[in-house]
Amino acid sequence: MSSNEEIFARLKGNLIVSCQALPEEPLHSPYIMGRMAYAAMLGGAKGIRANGVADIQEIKKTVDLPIIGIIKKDYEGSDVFITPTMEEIDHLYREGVDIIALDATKRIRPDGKTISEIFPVIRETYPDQLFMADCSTYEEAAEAYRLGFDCLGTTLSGYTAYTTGKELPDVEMLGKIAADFPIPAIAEGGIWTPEQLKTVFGVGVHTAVVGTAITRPMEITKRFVQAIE
Ligand SMILES: CC(=O)N[C@H](C=O)[C@@H](O)[C@H](O)[C@H](O)COP(=O)(O)O
Repeated sequence: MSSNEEIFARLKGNLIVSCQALPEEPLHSPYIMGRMAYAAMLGGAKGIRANGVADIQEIKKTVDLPIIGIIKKDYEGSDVFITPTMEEIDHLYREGVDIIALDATKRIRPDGKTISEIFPVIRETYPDQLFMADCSTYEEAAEAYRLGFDCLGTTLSGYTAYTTGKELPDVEMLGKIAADFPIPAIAEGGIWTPEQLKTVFGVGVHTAVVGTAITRPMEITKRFVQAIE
């Protein structure tokens, strides 16, 4: 097995926990994300998704699990914010992460290009790196497969202007991408309960990412408070 195959073998049928806190969030701190990831590992997670080189470096100190790395960055004039340009990909590659995830929606990127224009350049620059396509629709996943991404995620379903209001997790999209493409389908976005996690595995996904429901206590608190308001 090549080491890339090994990474997907380790993730198969298992849970990935996303440990992220943006600067405006209360838990923003590499130390805290390192502890979150360590707790997730002790709890049985088999992969971590993390944002930014500082968090990833801290997580690597105590956690020996495959890492999906992203860099979230806002640029004026584009809605694309998950690993939007080559600059963020270069940083993640230099740091060394098992899988680099990036926005693979049809939206125009900060450099004025589409994913279909830039992915061939990314692939040529980093032929052996695994890339995850963060998609919002089935059509985007189909295009990402054609472009040569290594795995397909539903991360941005519900988060693009043309998918807002979609019920999450997007089980329908997951079932279709798991059935139609011979590369791993990754459920990500809006999984709040163990039952929902079982449902997405039931439609054939390779692995699933849970973030907020495990690692964003402010959002978890809000759900409890809303229940009694
Ligand atoms: C849309 C967007 O920015 N998603 C981000 C992608 O990395 C994260 O903020 C999410 O927490 C992650 O996708 C996991 O999803 P959920 O937190 O719903 O389990």
